[in-house]
Amino acid sequence: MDEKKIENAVKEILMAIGEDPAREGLMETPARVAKMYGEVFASLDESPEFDDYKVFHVEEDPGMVLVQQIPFYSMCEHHLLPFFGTANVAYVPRDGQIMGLSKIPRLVDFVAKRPGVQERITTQIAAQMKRILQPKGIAVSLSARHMCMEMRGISKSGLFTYTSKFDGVFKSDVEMRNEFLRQTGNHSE
Ligand SMILES: Nc1nc2c(ncn2[C@@H]2O[C@H](COP(=O)(O)OP(=O)(O)OP(=O)(O)O)[C@@H](O)[C@H]2O)c(=O)[nH]1
Ligand SMILES: [Zn+2]
Repeated sequence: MDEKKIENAVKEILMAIGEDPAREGLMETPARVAKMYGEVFASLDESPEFDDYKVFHVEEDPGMVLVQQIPFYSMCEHHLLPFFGTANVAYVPRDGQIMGLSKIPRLVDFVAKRPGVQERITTQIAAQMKRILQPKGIAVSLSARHMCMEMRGISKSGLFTYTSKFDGVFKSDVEMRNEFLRQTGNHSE
C-alpha cells in the first residue's frame, strides 16, 4: 500500500471539502488515515488466497463444526463506509480433515479487510473453506449493519442485512441446514 499517496489524497480531500489541512487538529490526519487504511484494507497486501492455516486429521468424521458470532468489520466498495456485524461459519469435515478453529475468524478477517460487499464476503468465505478442506458441506451466514444506509442516503438506523451461502450437505440435507439455522438463532420454518 502506498501510504504517501494516501496521505496526499487525504490532504486533497480535506482541501476540497473546504477544510484547512494545516490547522492543528488536522495536521496529522492524512498520516493517520493512511495508517488506518493499512489496517482496514490489510488483505490487499496479502496473497489472493488465504494461506495462514494448518490442516489436522482426526480418526473419525465429526458432524458439523460451527464457529458462530464472529465479529467482522469491512468497508463497502461503493462509499468506503464501514459495514460490520457477525459471521457464522460451519463445515462438515471429509476424511477427518479439520482446520485450527482460530483460523476461521482469521479467514473472515482476511476476506473482510478489503473494499467489498456483504454478498462477496459470504461467498468468498465459503470458497476458501472449500479450497482448503473440500468438506462435505459448508454453511456461512452474515448479519451486518451498513453505515452507508444509516448515516447517509436512505438513513435508516439499525437495519440488519442477512446473507447466506449453503453448499454440499447444507444444501441437500434439510436436517443439517436446520441444525445450523437453529444453532445460529435463525429459523427456516
Ligand atoms: N448488494 C449490496 N449493496 C450494498 C452493500 N453495501 C452498500 N450497498 C449498496 O450499494 C448501492 C450503491 O448504489 P448507487 O446507486 O450507486 O449509490 P447511491 O446513489 O449512493 O445509493 P444510495 O445509498 O441509495 O444513496 C446502494 O444501494 C447501497 O445501499 C453490500 O454489501 N451489498
Ligand atoms: Zn455503501
